[in-house]
Parts: sequence; C-alpha cells; structure tokens
Amino acid sequence: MLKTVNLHKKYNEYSALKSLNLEVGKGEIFALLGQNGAGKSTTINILLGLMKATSGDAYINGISVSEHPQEIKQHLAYIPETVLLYPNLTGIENLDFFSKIAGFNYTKSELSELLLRTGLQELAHEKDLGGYSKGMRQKVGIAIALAKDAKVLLLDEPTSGLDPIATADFTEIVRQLGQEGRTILMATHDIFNAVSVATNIGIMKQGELVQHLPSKSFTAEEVQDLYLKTI
Ligand SMILES: Nc1ncnc2c1ncn2[C@@H]1O[C@H](COP(=O)(O)OP(=O)(O)OP(=O)(O)O)[C@@H](O)[C@H]1O
Repeated sequence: MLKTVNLHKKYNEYSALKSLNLEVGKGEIFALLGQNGAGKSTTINILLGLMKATSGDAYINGISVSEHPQEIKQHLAYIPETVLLYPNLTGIENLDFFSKIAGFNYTKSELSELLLRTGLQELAHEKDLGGYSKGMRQKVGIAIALAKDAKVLLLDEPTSGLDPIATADFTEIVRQLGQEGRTILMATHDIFNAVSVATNIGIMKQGELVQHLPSKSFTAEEVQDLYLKTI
C-alpha cells in the first residue's frame, strides 16, 4: 500500500503541496485529478524518492521513502506519459535490460510471456522500439513492472496522447493489475478513464486534496461537474 502523511513541498517560497494525506490500499486504483500545477507530479516524484519533501513523509508498503529511498525502489514501478526505452533495442531486449537492472534474469520465453500478458503482439517483440507506437511503449513499461513484480505502480498521465483503442487496452491492463492486488496511483486529466478504471478518485487543488470519492458511486458527468465546481 501507499500512504502520504502531512506531505509538504515548497519550491522556494511557493507551497506546491500542503499537508497532503493520501492512502491507497492493496488492490485499489486511485486516480488523482487536478488542474495543471495542482501538485500531482510533485506527489509522484516524492513517492519515487526523486524529490525530497519539505516536511511530512510518504510510505510504500510501510517503508518510509525519506529514510529508505533505495529500498522502496524494489517495490515501485513508474509509468510516465512517455516510457523511456532504448529505440535501437527490440521490445524483448528492452525488457531483458530493465529486468536485469532490477536484478531479475528471465529466459527469452519468460520475457515473451510477460510482453504477451500486456497485450503486446508476438510479432512486435523482436522489432526495434524506435518503430513502436506510444501505446506499445506503455505495454513494455507495464511488462517491466510485471518483471519486477512491483506491488505499487505510479502512473503519471499514462493515457495522454493515446488513441481510444490504446487507451481502452491500457485501461483494461490497469484494471487487471488492480485485481491482482497491486496498489495503483494514477495522475490523470482523463475524467472518463478515471471513473471507468479507478476505485477512488481524488481531486487536488493547489497542493491539497479537496475531494475524495469512491468512483463507483459516480458517473463521469457527475465527477466532471464536481471537478469544475471544485477547481
Ligand atoms: N522544480 C520546480 N521548481 C519550482 N516550481 C516547481 C517545480 N516543479 C513544479 N513546480 C511548481 O509546483 C506546482 C505543482 O507542479 P506539479 O508539476 O506537481 O503539478 P501537476 O499537478 O503535476 O501539473 P500537470 O498536470 O501540469 O503535470 C506548479 O505550480 C509548478 O509550477
């Protein structure tokens, strides 16, 4: 699970996060909505240990991010809008490379199996990443998370720039990952997608969580209405 406790972040005099308290349990998918600059990426960067909080702390499976920034990396996978991969390596070579960095040594057929689980067609496994679409890159990103067996996934605008089919594919994989008991925090601007996949929705405004809703009780239109009223 994932938790932030009274998380504050100041950039010089500007408070980007103000006492943020978030909790995402095992098997939950928490969609974090909010305008540009609300503090979503700052939250994710602190959870990843890439940035230090000014005060407060974050916990991944009960481990303090500020005290154990290296240890938490074993539990985490990060999928940004554009997954950074090597364009001159094939899908399977990229997966092999990043699995090895994380300390896992898979056979070729195991790597292929991981890619197939994300819906990446076999024909693509041996093709260079340079020719992949954004949706295909996202699938390799998910395969890396599966290879690490990351229990907590942080997604930063993962469906931005994907076509509707690739978005639906991605949404389905995320739903499955939640059903497997993984903990997922997803920053997004896509309210429709958030309502369709998330178990919980949080709306952030100027560094604070101003709404926290169970998504199954709301339609996308209702969440959009609330979002517009809140922001
Ligand atoms: N390195 C930085 N130095 C100074 N200010 C920053 C820095 N990074 C972010 N900020 C500011 O902190 C606030 C929160 O930014 P953040 O990127 O976390 O928002 P966001 O909700 O992820 O926005 P977006 O939807 O555009 O990605 C913004 O006002 C931003 O300008």
